[in-house]
Amino acid sequence: MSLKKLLCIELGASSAPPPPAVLAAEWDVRTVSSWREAARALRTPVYLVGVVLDLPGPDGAEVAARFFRDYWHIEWVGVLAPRALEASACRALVAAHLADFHTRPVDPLHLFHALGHLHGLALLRAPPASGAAAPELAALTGDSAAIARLRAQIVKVAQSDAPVLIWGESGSGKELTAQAVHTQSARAAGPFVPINCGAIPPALIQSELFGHARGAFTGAAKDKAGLIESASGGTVFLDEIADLPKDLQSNLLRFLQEKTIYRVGSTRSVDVDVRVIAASHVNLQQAVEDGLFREDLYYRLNVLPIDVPPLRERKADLDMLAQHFFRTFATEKAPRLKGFGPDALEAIRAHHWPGNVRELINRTRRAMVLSEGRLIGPHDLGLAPRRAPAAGAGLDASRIAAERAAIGASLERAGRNITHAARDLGVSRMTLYRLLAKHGIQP
Ligand SMILES: Nc1ncnc2c1ncn2[C@@H]1O[C@H](COP(=O)(O)OP(=O)(O)OP(=O)(O)O)[C@@H](O)[C@H]1O
Repeated sequence: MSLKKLLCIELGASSAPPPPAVLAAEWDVRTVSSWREAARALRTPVYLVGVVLDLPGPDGAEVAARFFRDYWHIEWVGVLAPRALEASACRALVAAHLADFHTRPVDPLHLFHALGHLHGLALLRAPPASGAAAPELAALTGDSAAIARLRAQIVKVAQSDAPVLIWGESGSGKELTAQAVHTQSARAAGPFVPINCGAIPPALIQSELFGHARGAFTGAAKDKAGLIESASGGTVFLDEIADLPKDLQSNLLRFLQEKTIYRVGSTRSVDVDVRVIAASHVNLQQAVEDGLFREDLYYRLNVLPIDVPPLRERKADLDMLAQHFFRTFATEKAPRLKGFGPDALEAIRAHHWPGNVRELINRTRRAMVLSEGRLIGPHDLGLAPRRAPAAGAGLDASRIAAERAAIGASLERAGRNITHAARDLGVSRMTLYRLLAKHGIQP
């Protein structure tokens, strides 16, 4: 059996004392004597759990807090002198950054179990080893069959220079897909210019896309290249193509056929070497049938179609995506927040995700800011099952029901460990016992 790695920080230690025998049986312990040495050790991503023997006093508290913030993904356990918690600096560090603490004299077996438990939890959260995707495609997080198919399509489509039409629901990753096609293609060194056709006012869209000549209209003081020209040598991504007004659809068709553009107010054609990738969340074929989209343009664009599946059709990716966004926005979170609780992950899997990946990003960021525990719960994500208050229930009754639900959820998250649940709820153990009695909940 390979030993688990444990980093032990003993500030100011002159030599590393041998680890207690009970730890040595399962742990490979490395002892360091300064924050700097600890940071150096943590450059190798082998540690999930660390022990800090005594926390610094008020003078060193800020450096310690910065260290813990930088290495928030490690589960830290403190071993403290009996009266250490009387100092407010020490209390603040423990409350904000430690997963657990033990006061001397430490029961080695107790410490051994606590470290094993935290290591197990950290393993559950450790990012799965990434697959063999090329770095550009790795931006598309996920290992479901659907995302593997999408990556394969991207690689194929990137080898050609023909127009691409991406279909997918809003927020499903169309732009990310277009970007991956660009970075995988021979045009990767050129610009990638995304244009949201629905976001440019109709009066401006022609000059924005095609540019204008000096004097073309009031305020056109000099010649100006349009967005399509600015993508020369690269790729232009026309998002929400269905929103392009019909007269501009004709101009775009001409550009696709002739590879030249005319700036507004100019009769001189300009050759432009740009690959076009268009995307839509509405069914363009339907738009053609409804007379809203030019049929000839549809066929010009739809040479290489790519469908980006909605998130609900690749639920196998949800955990990985959620963990990915948790790491991406880690600087915005409270230091003691370590990840998602099992009930939060369950709620994520149960949700329908009408807003797709963008909705998952928004819910995760919101939860990271709002969560007051060590683990995100379903209510932080706005995914707690909504129970309508009984008819006629007053504010007090609703408040009591909410309190009861929060206690129940915390106990579940903490594996019914009172100390952890109390910390999760931000109350003392005594207060939690009082609340349990009040609500008739068995600890
Ligand atoms: N598989 C993925 N892995 C990581 N991030 C993703 C993935 N899919 C989408 N995203 C992220 O989700 C957000 C929405 O994606 P994107 O903008 O590509 O969607 P879209 O389909 O173009 O949306 P819209 O139709 O609203 O323009 C972006 O921040 C993007 O980086």
